[in-house]
Order: sequence, then structure tokens, then C-alpha cells
Amino acid sequence: MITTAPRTGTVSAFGQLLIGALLLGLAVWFWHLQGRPWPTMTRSRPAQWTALLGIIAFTAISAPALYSRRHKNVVSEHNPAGALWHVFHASQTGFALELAARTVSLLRGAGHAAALYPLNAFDGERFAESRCLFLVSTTGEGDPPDPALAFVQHAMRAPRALQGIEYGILALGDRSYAHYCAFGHALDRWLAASGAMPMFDLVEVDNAAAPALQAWQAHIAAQTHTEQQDAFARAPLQALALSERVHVNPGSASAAAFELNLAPVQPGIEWQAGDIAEIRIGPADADADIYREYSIASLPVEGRLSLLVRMMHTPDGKPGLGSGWLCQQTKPGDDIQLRIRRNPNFHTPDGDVPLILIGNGTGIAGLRAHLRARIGAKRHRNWVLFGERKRAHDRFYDRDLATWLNEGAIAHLDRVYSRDADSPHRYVQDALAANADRLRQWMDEGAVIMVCGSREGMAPGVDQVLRDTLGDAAVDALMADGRYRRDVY
Ligand SMILES: Cc1cc2nc3c(=O)[nH]c(=O)nc-3n(C[C@H](O)[C@H](O)[C@H](O)COP(=O)(O)O)c2cc1C
Repeated sequence: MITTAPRTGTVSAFGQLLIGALLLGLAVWFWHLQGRPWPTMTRSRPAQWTALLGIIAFTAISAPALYSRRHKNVVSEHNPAGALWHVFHASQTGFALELAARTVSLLRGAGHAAALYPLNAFDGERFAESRCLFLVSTTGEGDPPDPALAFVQHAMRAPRALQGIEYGILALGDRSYAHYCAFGHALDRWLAASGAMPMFDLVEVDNAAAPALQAWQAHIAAQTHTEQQDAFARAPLQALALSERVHVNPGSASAAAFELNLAPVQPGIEWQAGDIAEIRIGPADADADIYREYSIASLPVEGRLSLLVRMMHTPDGKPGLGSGWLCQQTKPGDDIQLRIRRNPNFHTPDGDVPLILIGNGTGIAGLRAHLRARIGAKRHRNWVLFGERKRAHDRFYDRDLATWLNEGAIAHLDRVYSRDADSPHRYVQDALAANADRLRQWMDEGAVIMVCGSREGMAPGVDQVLRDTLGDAAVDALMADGRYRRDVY
């Protein structure tokens, strides 16, 4: 939940007290003028009523000022530096957001006032003379997360006057990418160039590594003069048995894809469409702690946790670590250990807004969960655009999609196959461009767009069609408002 920092009123507490005192003085003066004790006061004496009204006005005007002074004292007792902490997050798949929320809890647990904001809410003026923490990830090839794109384009274009702000950065990344923690470092450079003062060196986190998370908590403890807490311990893993594994694209020109169903779903395991399964690769007693993340294709109400996993190979032809284990080594009945990562940026939109779901390949997994959630909520303004290679082999979730279309739970289903000569379009972006009028109409009606699948080819292709159809400013605004969300990899 996003909380906002307290705002200051237009009349100062001192001003309020002064006005109240003047009114009280007036009241006492009228009282003496009449020379009568209070009990003899009657309705026929207007001056006495004026005096009484004066006292009531004094109470009404002064009480908030007295309260707020008292309240301020309480805050500063816990917070010797007198600083309010502002914690900002920029997250693509939810991890930076989770850690930012935990950082706020840590600060509040230490008796400090702290509030949580998306990075887009950071403007220097409002946060002047305060302490700001930034928990940001890097995505794509060294890119900022989608929710921070507008901030990067506008606020970070040039240095600002941020003198007086003290800051700390937790940069999430993965060393296997060429541009390790690039966005965290870009933000650090911009803040420093703007005159903000680092409280400590940027902390890089490689793949959720525990020592870096502990280093961050040690910095918070030092800044708040408290004992270090271990508030960032990951949720425990849960074991779900593999009940079924189905090869869903036999004969395909693409790599083999498997639907994995894990059951039974324990009462304690909960997730929403858009959340991510962090799967621990290997048997429970494996030494190495290796994780792979997959979109979840089902909902708890279906009694199973479903994944759609593509078999990957390393350049020298060996099975990929995660997909090889899930698609080849495990057998039905084996336990798979996992935890759920909440990904609020990619949850099904609230309310009865139209929804445009665009994806390719195994990206259909995440989209299926959204469709299932929408249909459960009886929201049927769903437009699905899905792309694969060949109709004969690559019809993921064909039965579900056909049933939902027949029942009217999907308003439009545009499936395109890039290697079929008779496919009406080659790629999903072509199908979207061909339906530009419908796209504009749905967007005018408040539609949300969710894109899931390939980061290369599909995601930029769809983005270009959106920009050509709706304009750059509109697309940037949709992204900033959470009406254009992506889970691409
Ligand atoms: C598609 C994708 C691209 C990524 N690109 C980078 C990158 O260029 N540099 C990097 O350091 N980490 C990269 N990462 C790793 C993420 O930064 C890391 O997983 C981080 O913990 C995600 O945090 P978030 O859930 O808050 O977005 C990438 C991850 C994904 C899934």
C-alpha cells in the first residue's frame, strides 16, 4: 500500500494559537464588562453569548495546533535526527517493491516515520531536507523497470537542485547480464550530480544474494542507531508434488514446451494472476541454491499450480539448468520446492475495465491466469492476441481459449501463426495494427493492456504499434498510470 507523507497546513501552529488567544481575551473582556457571574447568564444578554462563542472558537482553533505540536514531539522522540524517511521503489517483477515495503517496516519498527512511494513520485522540492532510500532493479539490457520509464525520460534528463537530500540506493540486478545493476548506478550518478548526499555507498544485490541484503539492513541499523534486524529473510519454500507433465507442442518447429501441474495446493499457498513462482532447481537436498522464475498459468481455485515451461539448451547443446530439471529430470510424484513472489505491477486490473491481453509463446501462461481471474469475476470485455509459429502444433491452451470464446467470455481472439501462409497476420503486432480502430475505441473506454512473452521482437513490435496508433505521450502516460503493463523476458 502506498502511504503519503504528511503535508504542512497553510496557517502555522503558532498563528493558530495567537488567533485562539485573541478570541479568548475578547471573551474574558466581555464577561467583565457585564460584571455578572456565569450562572446568572440568560438568553437576553448577547455579550455573554459572544463570550461563550469566543471560548468555543478558542478551543476549535487552538486544539489542532496543540495536537500537532504534541504529535511532532512524539515523532522527534523516536527520530533524533528529526528526519522523515521516504522510500522509493522501481520494480519490474516485484522484488524491489517487496524489499522497499520491508525497508519501510524496518524503519517504522525502529520508531521512525517512513512512507513508501513509486519512483515516479520523487520530485526534489517536496522531499527537500529529508532522507530518501531508493530500491530499484534493472531489466532488459541495462534498462529501468517500466514503472520508472517516465521518471527517467523527464526527471532524470538533467541534474536538478537536490542539495539537502540524503540518500541510499539498493540496486537489484544479476551479474550474468552485461549491464549489471545499470539503472541503480544511473540513478546514483544523477542524484550525486544534482547535489544530493549519499549516506553510504550504493549496495548491489546479485540475484537476491543474502550478504548484500544484510549489508543494506546494516546501513539502516547504523542510520537509525538501532540493532540490526533480519527483516529480509525470504519466505519459506513450500513443496508441491508434480502431478502431471504434458508435452503440449509435439511436432513443433519450436523447442518443446511442457505444461506442468503441481498439486495438491496447500491451504497456506495463495497467489493472484500475475504473481511469479520462484522454483528451487534440484532435489530438496541439493547443495546449490539455484532458482528460476516462471509465470503461473492457473489460479488457486483450480486446485493446481500450472506452469508452461519451454525446454532450453545452452549454446553447446546441454539442457538448460531450470528447464532441463523441470521438463526432463523430475517425475510425477516428485516434490517441487517453490515460493510465490507477489508482482503487484502485473496483477489483474481492478474494476470492470476492458482488458487487452497480448502475448506469444509461453507468455500465454501469465495471460491465461488473467483470463481465468476475469472470467471468475464475470468480466468479459477481454481481447486476446496470441502469436506462435504453426497452427497445427503450437496451440497452447487451445481448449480453454476455444471454450471461453464460445461462451462469450473472450470478446475477440486473434491468433496468428508466423509460419503458416494462410495466417491472417504474421505477428501479434501486425494483428494489433490491423485492428487500430478497435484499439483506439477500447483505450477510449479505459482499457488496460497487458503484454507477456518475448522481450525481443514481440514487446518492441507491440510498443511501436501502440505508439504509431495512440502517440508517444499517450503511451508514456498509459505506462505511468499502470494501464500498459509488461511481463517480458
Ligand atoms: C528480462 C530480464 C532482464 C534483466 N536484465 C538485467 C540487466 O540488464 N542487468 C542486471 O543487473 N539485471 C538484470 N535482470 C535481473 C533483475 O534485475 C533481477 O532479477 C532483480 O532482482 C529483479 O527485481 P524486480 O523484481 O524488482 O524487477 C534482468 C531480469 C530479467 C527477468
